[in-house]
Amino acid sequence: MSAGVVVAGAGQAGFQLAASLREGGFRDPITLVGDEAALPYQRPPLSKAYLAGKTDQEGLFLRPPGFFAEHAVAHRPGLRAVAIDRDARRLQLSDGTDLPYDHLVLATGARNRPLPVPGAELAGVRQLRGLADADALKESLATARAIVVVGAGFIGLEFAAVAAARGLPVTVIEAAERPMARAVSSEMGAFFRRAHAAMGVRFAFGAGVTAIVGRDGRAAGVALADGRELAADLILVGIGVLPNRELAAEAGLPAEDGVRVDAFLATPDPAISAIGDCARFPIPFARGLTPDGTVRIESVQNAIDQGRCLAARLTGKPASYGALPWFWSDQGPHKLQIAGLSGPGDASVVRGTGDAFSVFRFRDGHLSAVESVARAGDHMIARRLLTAGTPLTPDQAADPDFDLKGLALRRP
Ligand SMILES: NC(=O)c1ccc[n+]([C@@H]2O[C@H](COP(=O)([O-])OP(=O)(O)OC[C@H]3O[C@@H](n4cnc5c(N)ncnc54)[C@H](O)[C@@H]3O)[C@@H](O)[C@H]2O)c1
Repeated sequence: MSAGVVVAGAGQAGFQLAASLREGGFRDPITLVGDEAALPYQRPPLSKAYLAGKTDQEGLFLRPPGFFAEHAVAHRPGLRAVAIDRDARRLQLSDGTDLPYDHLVLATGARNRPLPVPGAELAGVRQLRGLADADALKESLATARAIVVVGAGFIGLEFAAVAAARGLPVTVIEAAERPMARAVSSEMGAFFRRAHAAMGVRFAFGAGVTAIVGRDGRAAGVALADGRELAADLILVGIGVLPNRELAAEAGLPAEDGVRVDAFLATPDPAISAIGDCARFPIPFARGLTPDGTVRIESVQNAIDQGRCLAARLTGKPASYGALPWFWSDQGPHKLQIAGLSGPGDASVVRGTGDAFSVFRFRDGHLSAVESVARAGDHMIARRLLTAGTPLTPDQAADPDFDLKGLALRRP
């Protein structure tokens, strides 16, 4: 009997691959190995609706429990993949057993970057990635009196908005000079800085944390490099993630900053592929962004589209991966939508004003990304323009009378 497909990692990407394989008529066994206890679930609500108590655990599940038996997907929760025997095509698991595979999919995701300062292990210091983290954070939030958030990225700002909405004092410490510097323009960063200030959030930019100060075994404050100490009984650290690349690297696969795959999401071992947050892959949208045109993308869209793309290859319909990257973030009353991939050097053109505007980004004269707030129409237009590669000049983007929609709907 065929050993089928074994998926290491039961997050959004791993789950999507399994679901899409069955949709594509794949008949061999599928085993989904995940180190978390819960059924595969959505992560985006963890820092938003789930934390705010607006949805429960069941509301997060990607499919109801019956799905797995019905579609003959063996979900093995609470197990880690610990080593790959590539010669024997077997995946070793944390309970001492192993699984044979015809094809192994690495969908191992990423983990939070730890804050490398004394006191980071104290009670009251939290991170947020999985359901267990969210439950612990929710519990801390219920009794918190003063909050410090380290990192003004997506996690930090989404959490700061939820905490501020409860009337709690929140200060965000950020190493860079502006929020979300990795992901958005300085114009969009400035908008969100003002928006959070209006919600009552305080900021310290260009700031370094030197220690978490403890009292009676619990976090009581944060010491900054400039000598200040901020009192806090809840400290959320959201300083980015590290790809879970070790399983691949220890098996001799290239995996410096993410598991290296080609345009078909294949590693150099034809029996092993990688998808989702852990994968580093080439994509035309990254041209001019990174030296070799490869990226790792930490987003739901990427996890889903890569799961689908690989499932198509494994069911006999190979295609290179080229889905347009897009993202969103809910921060208080504001929804940020991003289409495309921009870098810090990309030029910016603002369209719209006040609380409803988009920033069109250009790299080497070509549209690279569009960031929108309260301009859902711009976002959808941007997706079409970027997907089709329709030329747009910075002057056209800047002209409020220019018919962007007409351009996007025009047939090539
Ligand atoms: N809406 C969304 O798309 C969304 C929401 C939540 C989380 N996520 C994902 O979750 C992951 C984690 O999010 P994140 O917010 O931790 O990462 P991030 O990369 O978005 O932001 C990390 C921030 O921390 C800052 N930083 C790094 N080291 C620091 C230090 N020592 N002191 C102070 N600041 C420091 C960085 O400059 C950056 O602004 C990412 O993959 C993110 O894309 C996405």
